[in-house]
Amino acid sequence: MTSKIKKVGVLTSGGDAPGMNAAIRAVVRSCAYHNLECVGIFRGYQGLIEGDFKDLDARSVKNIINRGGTFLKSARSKEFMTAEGRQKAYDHLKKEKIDALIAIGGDGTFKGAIVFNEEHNFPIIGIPGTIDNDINGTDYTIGYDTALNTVIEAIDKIRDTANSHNRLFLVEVMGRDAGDIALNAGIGAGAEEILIPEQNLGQDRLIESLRRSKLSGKTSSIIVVSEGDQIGKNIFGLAKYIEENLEGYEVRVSVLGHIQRGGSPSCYDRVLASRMGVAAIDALLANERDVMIGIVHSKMVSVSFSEAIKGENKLDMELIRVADITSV
Ligand SMILES: Nc1ncnc2c1ncn2[C@@H]1O[C@H](COP(=O)(O)OP(=O)(O)O)[C@@H](O)[C@H]1O
Ligand SMILES: O=P(O)(O)OC[C@H]1O[C@](O)(COP(=O)(O)O)[C@@H](O)[C@@H]1O
Ligand SMILES: [Mg+2]
Repeated sequence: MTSKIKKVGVLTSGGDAPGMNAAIRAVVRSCAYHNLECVGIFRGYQGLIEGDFKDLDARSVKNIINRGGTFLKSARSKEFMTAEGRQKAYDHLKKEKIDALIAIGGDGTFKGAIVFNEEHNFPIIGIPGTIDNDINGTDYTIGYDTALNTVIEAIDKIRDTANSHNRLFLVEVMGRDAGDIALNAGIGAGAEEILIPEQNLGQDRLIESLRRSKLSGKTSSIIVVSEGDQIGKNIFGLAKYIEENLEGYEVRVSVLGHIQRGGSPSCYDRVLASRMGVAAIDALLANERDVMIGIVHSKMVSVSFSEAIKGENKLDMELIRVADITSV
């Protein structure tokens, strides 16, 4: 099939994620391979509004596959939420003669892409780049695997203190409204309890379970709490509640925060990003529109943006069972 696409813009948007650089690299090199021009857009949709562009060729993306963050920088753009902002973005694309966009980001980025396309009928292909793994239609998002590895490395260290002092640690991990990071890192780090937004167990059941563990001989505990979990008002309130209702444990809180977003991407994320970048340009050249590239059962797939942002709970409930059994 022939395509009218000659010039492609690429941007990274929303929270940065390890592997975004590898995805940009794959997009740029795929453009070079297919003799397409490629333009980097800085600071996501905000750079689109401001016309912050730079031509990229195959050599522009050397030495970045191993680097965290995104060399194109990212942003959460309030202006792009307005029709006026999106009109400015469109005007810059037209002025620069860009025919299509590759948007690397999360659910918000794809929501923005839908609105932009409704208003301006502009071809956009999405690549899921977010540590949260909260996108429908793909088993993995770029950055998630690296974040999981960062979290378990951190919890392994916390375990040393928990064990040496017979303490109970509440460790808060990211994930906005999704429990994927908490559940998988919790199992991987051998957590005693894992609190996720998808399953509110209640404070009393938690205390009961911790009491049982203590009776079974446990002297320290690690509880992984997803930032979106509803059980306590916040993690410090939950710590206070546990101290007041469970005798014999000193409780400490550790909020892992943005260390989860940084660092060199894992091999899995680099390969995933490379595959998705190549698939995105393939999709564009095959005249696919308004889709995100996903991975399902190790195969590349195209998923409509509307499907990708559905926010359906794709958490594997079998994992909750595994967590329960392995923490007995
Ligand atoms: N409903 C929307 N309409 C227009 N733009 C949106 C919308 N939702 C998000 N965006 C744009 O996408 C950007 C990235 O979304 P955000 O939620 O911050 O991160 P992520 O893409 O990682 O989920 C936002 O800063 C905003 O500019
Ligand atoms: O760094 P910020 O802007 O405060 O955002 C924190 C949020 O970003 C994330 O790290 C990534 O979320 P997005 O991929 O949606 O940007 C969330 O886990 C967290 O809730
Ligand atoms: Mg998001």
